[in-house]
Amino acid sequence: MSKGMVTESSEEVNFGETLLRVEGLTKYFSQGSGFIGNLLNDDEVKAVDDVTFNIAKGETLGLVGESGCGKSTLARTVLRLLEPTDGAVWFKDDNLAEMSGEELRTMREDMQMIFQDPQSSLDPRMKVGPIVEEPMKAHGLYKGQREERARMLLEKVGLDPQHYNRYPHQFSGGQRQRVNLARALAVNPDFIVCDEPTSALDASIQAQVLNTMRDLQDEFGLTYLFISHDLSVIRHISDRVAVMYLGQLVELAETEELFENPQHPYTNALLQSIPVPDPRHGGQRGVLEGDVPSPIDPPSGCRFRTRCPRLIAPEKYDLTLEEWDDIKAFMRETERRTFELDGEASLRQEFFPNGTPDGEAGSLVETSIDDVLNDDWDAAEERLTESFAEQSICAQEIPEYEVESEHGNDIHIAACHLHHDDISGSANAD
Ligand SMILES: Nc1ncnc2c1ncn2[C@@H]1O[C@H](COP(=O)(O)OP(=O)(O)OP(=O)(O)O)[C@@H](O)[C@H]1O
Repeated sequence: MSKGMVTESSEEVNFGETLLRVEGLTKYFSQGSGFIGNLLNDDEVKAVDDVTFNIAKGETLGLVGESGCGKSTLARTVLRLLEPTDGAVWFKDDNLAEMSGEELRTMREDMQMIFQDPQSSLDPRMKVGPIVEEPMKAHGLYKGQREERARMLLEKVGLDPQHYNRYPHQFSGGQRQRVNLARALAVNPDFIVCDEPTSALDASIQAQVLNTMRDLQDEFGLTYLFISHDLSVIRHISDRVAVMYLGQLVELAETEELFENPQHPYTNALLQSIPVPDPRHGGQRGVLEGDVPSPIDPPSGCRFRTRCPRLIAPEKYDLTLEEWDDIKAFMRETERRTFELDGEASLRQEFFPNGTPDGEAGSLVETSIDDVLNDDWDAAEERLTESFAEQSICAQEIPEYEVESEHGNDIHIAACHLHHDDISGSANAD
């Protein structure tokens, strides 16, 4: 690829062709409690676990998820700023996971990253012109043309090229992020990972910076992986969206499809928890109940199952949906100790107003009620979890399904067993 021109805009971009393919990417952090701990691998943080997706040339893939779900680790591992534990990252035709030294350095020209905090990523002692020129120097590019190119880029990102000699502190937060954009563009990359680039900015400034990023994308033929915990930002900027939970992708679809036709209970919960400007219009909060489990020991099967309102009933008990809802509520609240015990009658009235189920499921519930009444919450929790939660398909198989899209033509993937053929037609699917 030619890097010779100062004012080059996009090269011929073949939109739709895959630029980046991430296959089974995995990153575990060792907590390192000595030799035995490492040997047993029993305290590794499973920050990213078996993640697969593509990004097409010229596309923006949004990556969204709660804090701590592994977004930044995924981004850094994609760029090989972190060593992957397993998996492959194909950029163009090369597997980054197998590259090293000079080969990797050259490849990095084409892959840049922008971070959340525009302040800390700019050296306060350097003027912004030289800051933008730094990557050109580091990669030995644009010799003799660097200042001209830096001024051109400052202008492209919406700054005054005359400000080449100013220091970062002389700019506002939004302007500093524009300097970062100019620096990321310095070596004419094809791919930019944007890690919460506008999260530290006021809403109005955020929108302006996002619009500039979109304009730059068109002009320079850029491909973005755009990370944010903010769904409205993700919706604004992305062509497709990947939703991440506890180290894994749970849903991936075109933006409109994901927002209008979400197919994973976690995505639904995220969408429902978006604060709405007018509280009279609802905007349920607290739909995401319970804590995120530890990434050291994530739940088997679907990782969201311990918080999922749609946890699927174990097949073996043949429960009605109402019976399963009662058991689920009792199991969850026993586990979280979220109800006050006020005698047997009130417990039954609260959780089983229509009585407990017949058969094996019923006797398991009855014994667990006795345990709670005898103040042995641990025994009740253990029995309910082992007999019900762990027997669900959600605990036993890792889900991955392609579902029908209602909007657009692209593939819609939802990692939820509600899309299993045997379940989608049953009471569980209602
Ligand atoms: N160097 C590290 N060593 C050990 N654990 C780590 C390390 N870096 C991240 N983690 C853990 O990996 C998990 C994923 O963290 P990560 O920062 O990737 O999440 P995130 O979704 O980007 O969160 P945020 O939005 O808050 O930045 C977390 O449990 C975090 O504590």
